[in-house]
Amino acid sequence: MTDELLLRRPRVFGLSVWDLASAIGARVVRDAGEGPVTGVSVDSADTRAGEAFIAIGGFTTHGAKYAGQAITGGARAIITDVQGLDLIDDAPGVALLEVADPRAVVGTAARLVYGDPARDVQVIGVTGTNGKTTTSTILSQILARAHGESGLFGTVEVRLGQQTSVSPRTTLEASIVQRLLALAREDHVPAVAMEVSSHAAHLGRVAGVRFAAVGFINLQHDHLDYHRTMESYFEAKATIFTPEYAERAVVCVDDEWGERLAARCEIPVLTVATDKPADLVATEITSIPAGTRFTVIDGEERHVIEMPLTSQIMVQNAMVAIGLARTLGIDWQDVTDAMATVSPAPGRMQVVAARSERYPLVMVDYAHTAEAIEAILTTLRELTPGELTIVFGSDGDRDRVKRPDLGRVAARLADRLYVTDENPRSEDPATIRAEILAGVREVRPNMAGVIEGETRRQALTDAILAAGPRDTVVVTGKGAEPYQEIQGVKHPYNDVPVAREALTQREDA
Ligand SMILES: CC(=O)N[C@H]1[C@@H](OP(=O)(O)OP(=O)(O)OC[C@H]2O[C@@H](n3ccc(=O)[nH]c3=O)[C@H](O)[C@@H]2O)O[C@H](CO)[C@@H](O)[C@@H]1O[C@H](C)C(=O)N[C@@H](C)C(=O)N[C@H](CCC(=O)O)C(=O)O
Ligand SMILES: Nc1ncnc2c1ncn2[C@@H]1O[C@H](COP(=O)(O)OP(=O)(O)OP(=O)(O)O)[C@@H](O)[C@H]1O
Repeated sequence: MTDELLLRRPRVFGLSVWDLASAIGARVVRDAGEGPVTGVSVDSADTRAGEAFIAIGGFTTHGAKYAGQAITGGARAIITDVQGLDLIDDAPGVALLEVADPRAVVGTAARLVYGDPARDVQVIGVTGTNGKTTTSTILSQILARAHGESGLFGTVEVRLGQQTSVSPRTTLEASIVQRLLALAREDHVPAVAMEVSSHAAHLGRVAGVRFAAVGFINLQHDHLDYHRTMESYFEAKATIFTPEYAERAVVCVDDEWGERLAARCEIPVLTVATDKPADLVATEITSIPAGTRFTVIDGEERHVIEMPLTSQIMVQNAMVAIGLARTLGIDWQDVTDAMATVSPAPGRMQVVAARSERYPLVMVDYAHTAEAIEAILTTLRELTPGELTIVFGSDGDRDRVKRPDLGRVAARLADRLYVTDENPRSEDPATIRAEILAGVREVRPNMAGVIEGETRRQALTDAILAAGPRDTVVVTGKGAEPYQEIQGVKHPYNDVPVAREALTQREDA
């Protein structure tokens, strides 16, 4: 995968500086240069000839400080606030526009400059604390089955048809979302499944998108460093379940937050659930050798789904994806056919070694909340005749309140615990481990079967070497991430090859 798709530009007519200014309520401080604005960027390094650079006053810096780089790149216009204008010394040949809140106009500006691409491309948004990547990955495969082609904008990848790029984050900036949708239109990709993080909803990264449908999976304890309370976290997610953003909604009512959302939604809602009343209900959930089988009750109809994904939690994700497909009019045959061969999202309940006479079951997973760890350990317990081992840590510079919770839940549900590092970032890794271990100790004061592993590679290797064929080893928290971030440096690292190397060492032993 390269980042070619993220760098590609669509062919558009663009908009005159004056039309753009009038559409976003900007004051034209100075017009200069010629020709229309043919693109929008919020990143000085990614601003090309003819494009408008929107200089945002952000959490760490002001984009206007980097206006020079955008001008060198060929910017046609700079759009910023009063503070930004003060930071720009000289901008020869570039139009200057002033707005009160630059971040708030990015979505609208990009939508207009790129010719409102969501009018021609069906965009389906997926939100929830856990399961966005899995659900949107499943949905994009159902969409491809129904329409021939589909797109996916998510944490792991950005894909349009067969072209893919590594994704820099869960939800891209509004300007890139609109640009990619314009590329989807150009490439005749009819529908795109897109993850919408709460940060994105709050920071306007989906402003300007008109969703054909939006799906809600769940709300669990996470990201309180940013949102502060569960209520405001919920409200951020609820933003897109409104007539302003979406035509219709699919809401999983397995948790109380889903019930609340469904009850207050002002757009048509289809509810989905696991073994409780809803418009679509998943029932008779069974593990089968090839994955999971369940039945969906749709009024008088029953549809048996078999999917090559392991675990009950995947059923919740599958149900939201199926609900979205159905609400968009995709028929049951396409749904069941697509589900039968659906590929998992990388690093989400990914089986690295199936259980055999020689090997334990080894899985790589991306659980990084207490609820997600609880869900996977509960599922894996059912699949484990021997002992259950978890190798885990918690990210630095992110929600630290959850760390003891992770320790408590792992101590309650796993037999052996290797507490190690994820992405310590600027924090001291030993402090993060100590915060997790404090939770572990509350549940298991004697700390039996608890090992503190100073490097993730060694902890995972030790766990796999120590496990017998009846045991299960799951390593959580990094999923498909190709790096480990320590003190600002991203070191190449991925759990899957490390687990495979350890399995080879078992062979050799
Ligand atoms: C809270 C948040 O999301 N912040 C993001 C945001 O910061 P910001 O808007 O305040 O920007 P800033 O860094 O102060 O810079 C101000 C402006 O100057 C621009 N700039 C800056 C430097 C430069 O050389 N040139 C330039 O143009 C920036 O592009 C920006 O527009 O824009 C920055 C530039 O794009 C991001 O790096 C930064 O992501 C931070 C680091 C981040 O980690 N965000 C996470 C929390 C996030 O968004 N996560 C969710 C997923 C959550 C989940 O797991 O569900 C996501 O959607 O990915
Ligand atoms: N429906 C679910 N309920 C609880 N846990 C889940 C669910 N789906 C997935 N998980 C757990 O959460 C992890 C992350 O899943 P996934 O990447 O699909 O979610 P996400 O919402 O995209 O996460 P993030 O926004 O942090 O990238 C999985 O590896 C799994 O452990």
